[in-house]
Amino acid sequence: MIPMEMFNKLIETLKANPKRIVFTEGTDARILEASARLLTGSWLKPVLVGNVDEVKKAAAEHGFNIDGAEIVDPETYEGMEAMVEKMVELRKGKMTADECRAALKKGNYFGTMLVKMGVADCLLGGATYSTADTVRPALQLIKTKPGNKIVSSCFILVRETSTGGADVLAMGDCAINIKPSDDELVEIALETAKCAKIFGIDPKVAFLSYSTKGSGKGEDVDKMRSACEKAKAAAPDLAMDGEMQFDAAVSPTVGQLKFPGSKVAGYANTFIFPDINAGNIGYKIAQRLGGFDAYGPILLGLNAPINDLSRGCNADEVYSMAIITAALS
Ligand SMILES: CC(C)(COP(=O)(O)OP(=O)(O)OC[C@H]1O[C@@H](n2cnc3c(N)ncnc32)[C@H](O)[C@@H]1OP(=O)(O)O)[C@@H](O)C(=O)NCCC(=O)NCCS
Ligand SMILES: CC(=O)OP(=O)(O)O
Repeated sequence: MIPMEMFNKLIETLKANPKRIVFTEGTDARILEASARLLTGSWLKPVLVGNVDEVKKAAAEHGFNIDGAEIVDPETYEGMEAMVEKMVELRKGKMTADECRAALKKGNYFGTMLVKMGVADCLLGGATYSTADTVRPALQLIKTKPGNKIVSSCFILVRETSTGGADVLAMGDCAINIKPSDDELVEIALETAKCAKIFGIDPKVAFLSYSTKGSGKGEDVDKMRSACEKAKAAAPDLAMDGEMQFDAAVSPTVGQLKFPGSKVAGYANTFIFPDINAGNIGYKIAQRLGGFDAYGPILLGLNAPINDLSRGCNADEVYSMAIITAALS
């Protein structure tokens, strides 16, 4: 669990400024359970995408009370023609009106346009849609924030310690950019560090590799070293080092042996992976074998608060990610 104190702060933010969140998979049991929990408060209103009867039937079957949730069905949505028109404009000749109308029948495109058109404040999807299908509408219609070149992502990993505290780590990019360049890794590192700070981490950023300080050779080693150098030049106040192996990043003894003098080696809490293979496998190992709860992928650099879930998520993660998504908007 995210430390209660941190979580309560996010909820207080929402109490001061209530929001509406779109769930693109309105009939999913985990979405309905999280929605029922949210509806016990009045600071984050679920907007469930789906056929009204089917959503209500699914909620009743699972025993979740979703009274007070809004249910919107793309098939009967009154504002559909205005939405099609806006989407055609946004796609700038890349999709016809018929293609937009067909896409908008699906929860992922429809939900994204509800946010774009200001009907809702934020969106959470991906309980059944793959990451690619959740994120593609946002990349096409929402685009990057001014100043960002790419959308990337990070996970926040939380594990309770034996003394009742919490180990909180950040990992990027485990979900979006398949083979980032060194320049893209700089953006991923700086955005991941920024997100880490929001979750109370004082970031010590390790650029991960199979090599520490030139112990191994290869283009991916060069890429991580170059990314680290460029990131240090772009943000000299941020503690960053690399390239380094994972043991050098987290074990003070190995860190001193392999990377003497580094302030990051041995104490890293923010991990930048060379590509999505390493990142996606890495975060799932921490989650499934390391006892960490994983919150994310939190999208970074996107011009609206839209987030993805892992299809392996549970209702508690949906609830937490909904609050994170809305509070950071
Ligand atoms: C994110 C992803 C779906 C984009 O792939 P895609 O849809 O084939 O991308 P395309 O190259 O066709 O680009 C689609 C649009 O998104 C934009 N885009 C693609 N990647 C982007 C990025 N990282 N940041 C910002 N914009 C991006 C493109 O510019 C393009 O915009 P346009 O249509 O207005 O020109 C793809 O990179 C992917 O599959 N990533 C891995 C997802 C995954 O499987 N994760 C593992 C589980 S979490
Ligand atoms: C983030 C992620 O790995 O998503 P999924 O498990 O849905 O592929």
